[in-house]
Parts: sequence; structure tokens; C-alpha cells
Amino acid sequence: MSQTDIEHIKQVYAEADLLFTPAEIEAAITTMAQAITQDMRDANPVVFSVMNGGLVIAGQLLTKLDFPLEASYLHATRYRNSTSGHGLEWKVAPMIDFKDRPVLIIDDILDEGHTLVEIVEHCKAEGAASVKTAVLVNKLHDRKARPDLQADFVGLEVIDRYIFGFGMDYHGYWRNADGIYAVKGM
Ligand SMILES: O=P(O)(O)OC[C@H]1O[C@H](OP(=O)(O)OP(=O)(O)O)[C@H](O)[C@@H]1O
Ligand SMILES: Nc1nc2[nH]cnc2c(=O)[nH]1
Repeated sequence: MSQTDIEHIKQVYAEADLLFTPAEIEAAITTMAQAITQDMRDANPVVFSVMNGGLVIAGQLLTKLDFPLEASYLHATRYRNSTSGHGLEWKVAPMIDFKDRPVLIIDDILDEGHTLVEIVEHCKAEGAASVKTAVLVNKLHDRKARPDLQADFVGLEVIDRYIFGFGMDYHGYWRNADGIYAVKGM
């Protein structure tokens, strides 16, 4: 990336609208963790974080799940560091055996939901006893892959804009932003 592009990346951050503060996100993750614990504390689940976006939420959520589980990751991408989605590309399939075990998938965002639908179907086809999903944010619009599509555990509801921060990127940048921001004009 050239120096000019880095200036653009900095400008996007400077001009973005803060939608959720770090404190609001922390509170939402704590509430999610309580709901997941209530539901899965005796289930002995395998928990997969979806890379890359799930990195930050998973890191924080996992430390609040105080019961036995196995944690691993999978890597699937649909946006490939751009701001519009394409077909899902599997980069790393799940590596822990989860046959006949409950599975929990953790991701940053449920937008149109094609990503989560395909991951859930993959885990079911590979023999998971059940598959639940946890997302930090659900984006509100009527373009879901299925009209009734919902995650089992949702931290925050977000307006229909392109967002970044807390694992979510703007052209590969600002996953490290401590807060959830909407790009100006998007
Ligand atoms: O609900 P959808 O419309 O399918 O979009 C949601 C997915 O998009 C993002 O991943 P992305 O493909 O950008 O890859 P990344 O995790 O590397 O950012 C995000 O992390 C979700 O996995
Ligand atoms: N960073 C980011 N990734 C997404 N993937 C699907 N929707 C979004 C979004 O609004 N922001």
C-alpha cells in the first residue's frame, strides 16, 4: 500500500462515526457470555472462531466462558478485504474433530449471512451434533440470505452501514480499532 493509500486509511478512521464505544462492546460481550454459559455449560462444545474478523470478539468472549470447551478456528472469507461480498472462499477448514459434539461458531458480524449459513451447513454435514452461532453484531436490513436468519447469540444490533473495528476491517485495516465505527458515506 502506498503512502497516499495510508493517508486514505487514516482519513477514513478520522472521519468515521463511532457507533459503539469500547465500554458498550464490553457490556454486550459480557451479556452474550452469560447467555452462552447458561445454554452450553454442560455441553462440552467445540468452539470455532471465524478468521479473520472473529479474532477480537472470540479472544474476549472465550475468556468469559467459564466451563469446559475446546477452542479452535476456521478461516472462510467472502469479502476478501473489500467492502462487498462474493462467493465464500474456504482457506482453512475446521481442524478439531467435532463429530457428534455440539459446535459453537463465533464471528464478528452477521450481515447478509451467507458466510454463517455455509459454515453451519458444513459443520452439520461433517457430523456436528448441533451448531449454534454467536456474533458480536447483527446488521439490520432485509437482505439476509434467508428471511428468518438469526444468530443464536447476538451482542449488538447495527444500522445498515459499512462498519469496522473490533475485528472488522476497512480494506484490511482498522480491525484493531477499539470501538465499532461506520465509514463516512457508506
Ligand atoms: O454475513 P455476510 O454478508 O456473509 O458477511 C459476514 C462475514 O464477512 C466478514 O468476513 P470477510 O469475508 O470480510 O472476511 P474477514 O473475516 O477476513 O474480514 C465477517 O467477518 C463475516 O465472516
Ligand atoms: N468490516 C466489515 N465486514 C463486513 N462483512 C459483512 N459486512 C461487513 C461490514 O459492514 N464491515
